[in-house]
This record gives sequence, C-alpha cells and structure tokens, in this order.
Amino acid sequence: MIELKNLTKIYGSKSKSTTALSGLNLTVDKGEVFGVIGHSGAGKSTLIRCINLLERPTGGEVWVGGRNLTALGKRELQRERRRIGMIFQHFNLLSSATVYDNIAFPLRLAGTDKAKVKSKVEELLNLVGLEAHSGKYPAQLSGGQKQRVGIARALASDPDVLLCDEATSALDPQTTDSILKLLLDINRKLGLTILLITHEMHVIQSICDRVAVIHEGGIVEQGPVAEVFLKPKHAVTKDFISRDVAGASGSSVEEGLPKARVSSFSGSPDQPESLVAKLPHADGADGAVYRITCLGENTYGTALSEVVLSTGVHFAILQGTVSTIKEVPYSQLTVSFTGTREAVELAVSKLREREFDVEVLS
Ligand SMILES: Nc1ncnc2c1ncn2[C@@H]1O[C@H](COP(=O)(O)OP(=O)(O)OP(=O)(O)O)[C@@H](O)[C@H]1O
Repeated sequence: MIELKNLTKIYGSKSKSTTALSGLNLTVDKGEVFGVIGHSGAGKSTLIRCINLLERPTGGEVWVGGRNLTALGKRELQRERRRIGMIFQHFNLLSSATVYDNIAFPLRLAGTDKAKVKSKVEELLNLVGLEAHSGKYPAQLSGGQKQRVGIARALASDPDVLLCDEATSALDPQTTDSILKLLLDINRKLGLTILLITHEMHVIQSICDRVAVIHEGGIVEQGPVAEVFLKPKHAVTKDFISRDVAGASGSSVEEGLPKARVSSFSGSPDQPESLVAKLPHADGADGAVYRITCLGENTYGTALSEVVLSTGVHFAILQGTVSTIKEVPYSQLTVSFTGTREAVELAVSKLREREFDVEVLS
C-alpha cells in the first residue's frame, strides 16, 4: 500500500545541511496498522510528511496504492492526496469554525453538494462519537474531542491511508487509550491502512501490527510488534522497551481498551549480568538464569507451575511482565532455576514442548 524506496531528505543548503532521511526503505501493507518509533530528531516527522509530499524528498520514491507520488504533476498529486488523510499532534483545527464546519471543510473544498456534505458529516460525527458537539468551537472541546474532530476531518474524503503524526502525544494516558481504541475500530471497520509515528512504545504495543525503529534517518529494526518487542535486537529498540516497562503503571483504562500499560512490573528486561550477581547460587545449573516468554492464552495458564512441580526444580522470579500486545496477552519472566542439571534441563525442554520460548541468559 505504501512503499518508500531509498527515501532521502536533506534540509538546508550545501554549506549547512542536515540529513533527516538517508536512503530509507519501508513497505506498509494494505489494511495494517504500522508504527514507526524513534527518538527526537530521528526523522519521524520528516518521514511522515514525505509520504503525502507535504515535504518534498531530496531523493527516492514514494509509492501509495500503486502510484509513484514523487513522479506526479501538481493536479494529479492533489487528487492522489485525497486518498491520504492525516492527523496531527496539535489537531490543526480551524478555531473560528464549528466542529461540523471543520469536518465539512475538505468536502466543501472538493465541491461536494450540500446534501452530501450533511450526510457525510453526520456519519463521521457518529463514527467518532461527537454527535452532541457538532455546533461547538474547538476552544470548547477537550484534547481528546479535538483529536476526534481531526480524525473525522481526515476521513471525510474516504481515504485509503491515514497518517498519524504523534496523534496522542498531547493527550493524557486515559484519553490516549480512547483515541487509540478509536483508531483501531476505524482500521477494522473501514479497512483503512494506518501509519503512525510516535516516541511512545505503548502506542505501538497497543494497536500496531508491525513496527519499524528509526534512528539517524534510517530503519534499524522492523518486524511484527510481538517479535520486536519481546526480542529486541538494536540498542535503540531495547532502550524504548526498557523505558516503557520501567515507566509502566497499573493505571485504570476503560473497558475494552488497549491494555498495553497495565500490570507490568520490574525495570529493564535486559540486564542478565546484574541479575546473576544478585543470586545466592550462581554455579552449575544452580542459579542459571532463563528468560521465559509466553504469547497467547497460555499466559494465564498453569503450565509453568505444572512443569516445575513435575521436575522438582525450584525457581525464583527476578523480573517479570504480564501485559498485552494488540490485545494478545503475553508474559515474560526472567527466572533462576535451582536443582540438578538434569532436572533443570528437563524443565526447560518441557516448557519448550508447551510452546514457551526459553532463552538462556547465563
Ligand atoms: N525544516 C527543517 N530545516 C532544517 N532541519 C530540519 C527541518 N526539519 C527537521 N530538521 C532536522 O531533521 C532531523 C530530523 O527531524 P524530524 O523533525 O524529522 O525528527 P523527529 O524524529 O520527528 O523529531 P521530534 O520527535 O523531535 O519531532 C533533525 O536533525 C532536525 O533538526
């Protein structure tokens, strides 16, 4: 659906230039929710603004829905842009227009007749849950309501793609969850392809199918969220995950919302050496440290205790997380097993048989 080929963006002049994107390649499939995460200055905004050519790339190609946007003339580009909606961190609403008029704006601009504008705006108000607020002005709305207007306006031209530029960064955690849930509903109901950029891992964890990590203008790691999240390879990815886990809280969320920030405990998930040092016994099989990961319904099952009981090993939990990735539960425990070498090996192989991923950390 979206294909970025060797995308390059250099700002400034020859004497003083900044390379924001350096030969970046990325493919987003039709109907998926794809997240790009990166630290400040990594090139996220530049990347998303290059997709609808709000920012002209210095080099490379942008393909959306099988068309090379970078090769189009002004008029054709204008037409293609109607297939790409965009929402922004600070909403970018017209402050002197009502909610209704903000949503109607792109339709009127495209010359849509009055009756059609009315029915479309009403449909969108209903979709984003703002039926009761159509006559209000942006200043009379909460941040979450403003973003709902932004989403409705972005959907007015029935786009195939929705670009989200840090769409929840200005919102509190609870409002963030309600906007993420709305985006997921829209993705499922309308089959819309969503590309979002963020610096918050829990946004990715809540609604994305795949994620790419951007650093210094290039993609350093990408894949399905569960894979990248549970087995991060690049230092930048590990940093994002450890910050998110460390910053996790048991904050309450509304029924049915993404629960990515719920029920995590522990600090960084990736410091086996420091964990080993804390153990009373760390020789032979005694005290060997393992990371046990379970994805899916087994997360809440009793398999771990059954295996442990049947093999006679003991274990201590050194770190642990129980959470969800896009509504799929997972657990990741770092444990030390104590027992004979044979018993520990048997426990590990039984866990693997029961589809736990067991990684030896020391
Ligand atoms: N208009 C511009 N002129 C010159 N340099 C720019 C411009 N816009 C961005 N840059 C530079 O390009 C690099 C990438 O910036 P970009 O805004 O894309 O990063 P980002 O990941 O979105 O950061 P943030 O999360 O802070 O918004 C940075 O070094 C930035 O200073």
